[in-house]
Order: sequence, then structure tokens, then C-alpha cells
Amino acid sequence: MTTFTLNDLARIVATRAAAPPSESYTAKLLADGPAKAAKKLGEEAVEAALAAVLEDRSNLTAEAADVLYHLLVVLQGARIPLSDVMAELERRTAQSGLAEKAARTS
Ligand SMILES: N=c1c2ncn([C@@H]3O[C@H](COP(=O)(O)OP(=O)(O)OP(=O)(O)O)[C@@H](O)[C@H]3O)c2ncn1[C@@H]1O[C@H](COP(=O)(O)O)[C@@H](O)[C@H]1O
Repeated sequence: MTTFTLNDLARIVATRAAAPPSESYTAKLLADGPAKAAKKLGEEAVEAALAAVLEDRSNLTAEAADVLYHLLVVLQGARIPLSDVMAELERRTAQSGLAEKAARTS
């Protein structure tokens, strides 16, 4: 059981964003512009979805890690703090997803 959190990784990403692109994959992705990190996020999400369909647990674990890391890089590039995303998720806990969907589509 690890104590490492998404917050810890977000802090690492924020720190590495300021590193020279030659020394950091995070900095290189961000230096290449928002479309590059967004494209990587999409690719990793598709790979994670494929692993889920194939019921490949170890690959899904690895691809899920890639998705979360690249999502944090995209958020860093957009200057959206992880806490804003968590606040949105917390707001949503007030209602079930099905109830929200029903309210939106009726
Ligand atoms: N968690 C990650 C992480 N997950 C995945 N990756 C990188 O994401 C890339 C995944 O893309 P691919 O598998 O498609 O590999 P690729 O072909 O090399 O990628 P491209 O050339 O297409 O960009 C690989 O280069 C991985 O190393 C990550 N790079 C960094 N981190 C974290 O960020 C920290 C800082 O890293 P740097 O910014 O490199 O210092 C690290 O210590 C980690 O904690």
C-alpha cells in the first residue's frame, strides 16, 4: 500500500515544468505546446481503454498511470490546479451520476 498521491505527482509535474526541456520529459511536452500533451493524453487513454477491454490487468495498471501523469501535464499546461478538478468532483458527490444525466436530458 503506497502513500503516494495524485497531489504528490502534481507537485512533481509543477516543479519539473520549470526544468530545461533537455532534462525533463514533462518540460519537453509542455514546451512542444498544448496540442502535444493533449495528443499524448488521448493516446494513453485509448491504450488504457484497450487494456480494459482485453482484461489485461497489468497493462491497464501501467496505462492508467500514463493517463493520470499525462492528464496532470495537460492541467499544468492549462494552469488548472488539481484542487479545482477535485473540487468539481466533490461538488458532484451531491448527486448520483444517473440523476445528473436524467436532469440534463429531460
Ligand atoms: N509519471 C511519469 C511518466 N509516466 C510516463 N512518462 C513518460 O511518458 C512517455 C510515454 O510515452 P510513450 O510510451 O508513447 O513513449 P515515447 O514514444 O517515448 O513518447 P513520445 O516520444 O511519443 O513523446 C514516456 O517517455 C514515459 O517515460 C512519464 N514521465 C514522467 N513521469 C513522472 O514525472 C517525473 C518527472 O519526469 P521528468 O519530467 O522527465 O523529469 C518522473 O519522476 C515521474 O514521477
